[in-house]
Amino acid sequence: MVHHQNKAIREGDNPDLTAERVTGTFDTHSMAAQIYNSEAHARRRREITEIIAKRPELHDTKPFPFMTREEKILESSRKLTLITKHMNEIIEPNNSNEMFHLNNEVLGIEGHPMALHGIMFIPALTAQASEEQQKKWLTRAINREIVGTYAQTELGHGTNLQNLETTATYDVATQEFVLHTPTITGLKWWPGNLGKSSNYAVVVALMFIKGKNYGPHTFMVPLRDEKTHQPLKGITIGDIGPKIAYNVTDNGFLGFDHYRIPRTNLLMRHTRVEPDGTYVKPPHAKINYSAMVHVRSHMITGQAIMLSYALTIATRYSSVRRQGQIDTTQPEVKVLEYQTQQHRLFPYIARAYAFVFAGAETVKLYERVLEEVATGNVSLMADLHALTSGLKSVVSHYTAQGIEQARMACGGHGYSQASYMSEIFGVAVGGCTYEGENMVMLLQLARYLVKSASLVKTGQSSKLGPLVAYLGAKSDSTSLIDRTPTTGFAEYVKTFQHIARRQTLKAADKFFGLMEKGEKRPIAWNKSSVELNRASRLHTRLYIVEAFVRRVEEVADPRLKEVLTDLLHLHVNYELLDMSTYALEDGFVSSSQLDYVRDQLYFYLAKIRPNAVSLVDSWEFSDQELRSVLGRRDGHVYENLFAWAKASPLNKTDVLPSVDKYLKPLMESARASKL
Ligand SMILES: CCCCCCCCCCC/C=C/C(=O)SCCNC(=O)CCNC(=O)[C@H](O)C(C)(C)COP(=O)(O)OP(=O)(O)OC[C@H]1O[C@@H](n2cnc3c(N)ncnc32)[C@H](O)[C@@H]1OP(=O)(O)O
Ligand SMILES: Cc1cc2nc3c(=O)[nH]c(=O)nc-3n(C[C@H](O)[C@H](O)[C@H](O)COP(=O)(O)OP(=O)(O)OC[C@H]3O[C@@H](n4cnc5c(N)ncnc54)[C@H](O)[C@@H]3O)c2cc1C
Repeated sequence: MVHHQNKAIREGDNPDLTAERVTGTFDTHSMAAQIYNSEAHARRRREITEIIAKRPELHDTKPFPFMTREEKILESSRKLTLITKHMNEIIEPNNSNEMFHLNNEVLGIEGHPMALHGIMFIPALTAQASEEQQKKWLTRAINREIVGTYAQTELGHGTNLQNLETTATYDVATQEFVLHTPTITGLKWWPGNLGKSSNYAVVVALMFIKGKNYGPHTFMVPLRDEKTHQPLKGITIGDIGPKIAYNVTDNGFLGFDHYRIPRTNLLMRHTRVEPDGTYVKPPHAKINYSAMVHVRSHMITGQAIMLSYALTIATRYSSVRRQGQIDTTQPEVKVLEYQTQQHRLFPYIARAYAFVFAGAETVKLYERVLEEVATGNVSLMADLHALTSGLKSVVSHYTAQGIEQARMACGGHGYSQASYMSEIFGVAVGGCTYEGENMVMLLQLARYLVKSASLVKTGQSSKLGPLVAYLGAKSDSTSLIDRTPTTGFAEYVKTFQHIARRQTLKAADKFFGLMEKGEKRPIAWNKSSVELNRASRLHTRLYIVEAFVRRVEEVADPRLKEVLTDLLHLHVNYELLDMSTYALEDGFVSSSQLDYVRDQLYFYLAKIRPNAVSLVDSWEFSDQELRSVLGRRDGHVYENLFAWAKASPLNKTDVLPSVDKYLKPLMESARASKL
């Protein structure tokens, strides 16, 4: 038996796909260890996949696209119950990475009745509840004795938290908070699993004590009777209806009618209200935004995974789809041979790797900040907020674009739900909106950049933090790309730094200039905001390139290093071409240098071509996790598309009731009128 570098090869696979795998130059298990940050975790993912493969009760009973929303929720609840019962046989206790993988395999990306419980409810209690409160609620939440969500957004306000309408008014006499929804627009609207599943929520409400508004605070709120699951008195609650995707999750609405909770249900790790109504403020005004920062930090990896789902599907399919000829004397080619197809897919493969490496760094910083904040040190909160605000926006934007490119790369079959592309797109694109609409979050980063630009302009560059230190550095007069005998990544990084620095300083100049001309600060900010957001994007894209460079430098295995270096080359050349306007406008890069960049791009498309399938196989998604007929590991697409279509509910009978009821009489009357 031959041992191939690509571990996805099996006998009986589509030979076109096997041929791709045979050309792979690196070990896909070793690459998986890079993607998932450790050999141990990559191995555990495979073990978990194998365990699930052997347990048919954990498999989908039919393809998701053939189920109604109600059926999907029922099926998801069935599997959720099973994995809860057998969790310790499948994953290590309390291992969130393993849990994430288990969920993706068994439950999938459309959500499940306890999605927000893990994503936000437990993180909110972990970071914001006092030890006493954690004893009361966190253990029960972890044991799944209660189901919770995070209820912040309202019908009328999601972005502007200061203007939420839900109030929590302290009643000193009874030592209770009175939660109230004064208007329709004050209804909580959107929280995941609020509609039908949760019996508790961490609710964000404006806190009033003795007539004074203390702004948004977080409260632990019982919503439903723990035994009957009926809404408690004073609570109006339900599902908000079907969405573009993510429909297994029951996003909900919630209203309070003078609903009373004890004072001790205010989450009091960092903030306190004494029985007499005295307010003890937290060490940082935004410390209670931690559940949002938790999701923003982790969603970078989640988005990279969804982008990679789409790229795995499209790249495998492009290796078995033959259409047209390049050399007319030769047979039809795999569509992956077309340069346009490679240009559509490979730069996004590079981006997916770049995003997952940046995501790993972000989670590390998040965990550090979480530990520091627990000891009262809030010094890194602003840096984390700036970084995650930029990354969630840039990564979710390009992820959605990449998935759509991957769908189109699959031609007509990409439009069928058999590809699963529409669901992947629908779930991923939600990330552009949830956890802060992308424009809004880019503007949050811009505040940080403008402050940094001020330091540069006032000669205080030494005070710049490591994420923005480049803003204080001097640029070369022109880029050295193609001007040094061995152009390397350093020349590209310096070019990206120059572009981001110039845009940041220019946008800040515009903002300060408008204020000097007499505009009020918020007006000047609004008039500069497109330019400011451009700076935020360029800064974030620079960070992503640097994270990619850092990772490639760390890799020891020469085969992995070579292919990752190829991907990095592709990435930097593609990114630079994509932002070439910025590079050209002050002459930092010349058009002849861009010709070099273009040539490099085409060179690396061709160089990556033999490794394309191995690069997507390295993510090691099982067929169960991908849920795509086009993306099957074995490449047997056509016979399975036919089987899938035959299994469609519409094909259960030859003649539909709608035909009997309407079409037949219609045709009959048309025929009769002709007589
Ligand atoms: C593989 C499969 C995976 C599938 C996965 C699918 C999962 C789907 C799950 C979806 C879950 C979604 C949940 C949600 O969406 S929850 C709701 C999220 N809502 C938001 O994000 C709202 C966005 N708005 C905000 O965050 C704030 O309003 C905003 C930050 C925009 C402003 O806040 P605020 O009005 O309070 O701010 P101020 O103007 O008073 O002050 C701004 C200053 O505050 C600093 N700041 C803000 N936030 C933080 C923070 N978290 N940490 C540190 N500092 C912060 C900010 O930098 C400003 O500082 P300066 O004044 O110094 O500039
Ligand atoms: C799939 C999904 C899951 C969700 N889950 C939850 C959940 O579990 N819990 C929860 O509480 N919420 C949840 N949400 C709500 C989500 O967090 C909000 O929808 C999001 O924060 C955006 O707020 P908004 O809807 O008020 O948008 P808006 O603020 O109304 O945005 C509309 C437009 O106005 C622009 N805009 C708004 N303010 C500004 C500004 N200051 N400057 C410039 N432009 C601005 C935006 O850029 C956007 O273009 C979820 C949403 C989705 C889609």
